[in-house]
Amino acid sequence: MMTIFNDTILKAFRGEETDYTPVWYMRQAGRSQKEYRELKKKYSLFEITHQPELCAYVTRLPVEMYDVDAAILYKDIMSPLPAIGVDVDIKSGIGPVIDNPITSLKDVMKLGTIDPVSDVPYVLDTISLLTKEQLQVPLIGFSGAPFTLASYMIEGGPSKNYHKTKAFMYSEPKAWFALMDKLAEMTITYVKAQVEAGAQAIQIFDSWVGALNVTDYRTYIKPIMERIFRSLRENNVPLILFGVGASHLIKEWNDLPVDVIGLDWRLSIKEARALDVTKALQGNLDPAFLLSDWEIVEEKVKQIIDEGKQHPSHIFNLGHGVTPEINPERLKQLTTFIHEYSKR
Ligand SMILES: Cc1c2[nH]c(c1CCC(=O)O)Cc1[nH]c(c(CCC(=O)O)c1C)Cc1[nH]c(c(CCC(=O)O)c1C)Cc1[nH]c(c(C)c1CCC(=O)O)C2
Repeated sequence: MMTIFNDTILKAFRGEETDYTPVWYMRQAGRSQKEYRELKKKYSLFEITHQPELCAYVTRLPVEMYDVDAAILYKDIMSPLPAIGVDVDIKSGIGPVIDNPITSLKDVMKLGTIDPVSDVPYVLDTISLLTKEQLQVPLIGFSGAPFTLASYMIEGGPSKNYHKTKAFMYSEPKAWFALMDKLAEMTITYVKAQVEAGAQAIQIFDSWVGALNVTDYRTYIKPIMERIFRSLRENNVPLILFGVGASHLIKEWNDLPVDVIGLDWRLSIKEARALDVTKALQGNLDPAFLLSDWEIVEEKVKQIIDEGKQHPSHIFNLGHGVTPEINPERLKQLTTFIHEYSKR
C-alpha cells in the first residue's frame, strides 16, 4: 500500500488551522501494550533504546495500533544523563534511581558535556531509521528540562515534594545556577542533534516544575528556559513545553519562545484562553477518564475538542501519560472518535 506523509500535526504545532484535530498520547509506547510488556521481560528500557531496530519498532507500535498523528521517540528523559557522568538506572515500578546524587557545587563541577554522536549514537540512528525509512507521520524528539532533570539528580529518585531540590536551589544559588547552566547546555546540544537526525518537532518535559511558585520560577528557571528555547528556535522545528500541575505558571510559559503549551487536566483550554494564553494548546484529557465508560469519555472529549476549535489550532493529547491499566482498544477508539468528530 502506498501511503503519503501526513504533516497535519506539524501545521497544528505551528498554529495553523487543520482539517481535523490531530492527536498523539504521552507515553503512547509503554506498559499498556502487551507487545511492549513481552519485550520488557527480555530487555530493560536502556537495552531497548540501545538497539535502533528494536527501539524503532517500539516507537512505531502505537502509531500502527492507534492511528495517532505523530510518533514520539521511545527513550526516557534520563537517557542523556549517563553521558555527563550521572549513574542512572530505571527501576520498574519505581522510576529513575540515581546512586550518586548531587549535594554540592563540587558535584556540579564534575559533570561533563554530551557529544551526541559518540555518546548516544543509537538515539540518532533510531531517529534516522524512523524518519528516513519507516514513518508516515512526524517524529517528536524530546528532552527533560533542567528543573525536572535536576530534581532526580538531587533527590536521587522520584520525589513527592522536591524539598531537597528546592533547599539546594534556595541555599546554594551559585551551585544551582551552575547546574542549570550544565543542563541547559546538555539539553540544547542533545535536542539539536535529534533535529539534525530528523526529528520534526520537540517536546520539552518540565514535568515537575509546577512545584515552584511564580516568583521563584522567574528567578531560578525562566531565564534558563528562555535561553534553551531561543537557541532551539534556530533549528526551525515546532517547540512544545509540557508540565504537570503547572497551571499557575502558564502566563510565564506564554512569554517563552515556544510554539505549543501542553496542558495537564487541571486547567481547561477555555480557562487558559481566558488568561490570554496565545500559543497553540495541546491536551488535555485526564487519563483517568480512560478507565471510565465510553459515554463519559465521549462527553468530555467533545468538550475539549469544541473548546480547542475556538482557536485555529489544537493538538489533542492526554493531560499526562498513558498509565499501564489503560486498555489499548480504548486509545484506538478515542483516536478514531477525535478524528471523526473534529472534521471541519
Ligand atoms: C518525568 C519523566 C520520566 N520520563 C519521562 C518523563 C516526562 C513525562 C512525564 O511527565 O511523565 C518521559 C518519557 N519516558 C518514556 C517516554 C517514551 C515515549 C512515549 O511517551 O511513548 C517518555 C516521553 C519511556 C518510559 N519511561 C519509563 C517507562 C515505564 C517503565 C518501563 O517500561 O521500563 C517508560 C515506558 C520509566 C520512568 N521514567 C520516568 C518516570 C517517572 C518513569 C515511570 C516509573 C514507572 O511508572 O515505572 C521519568
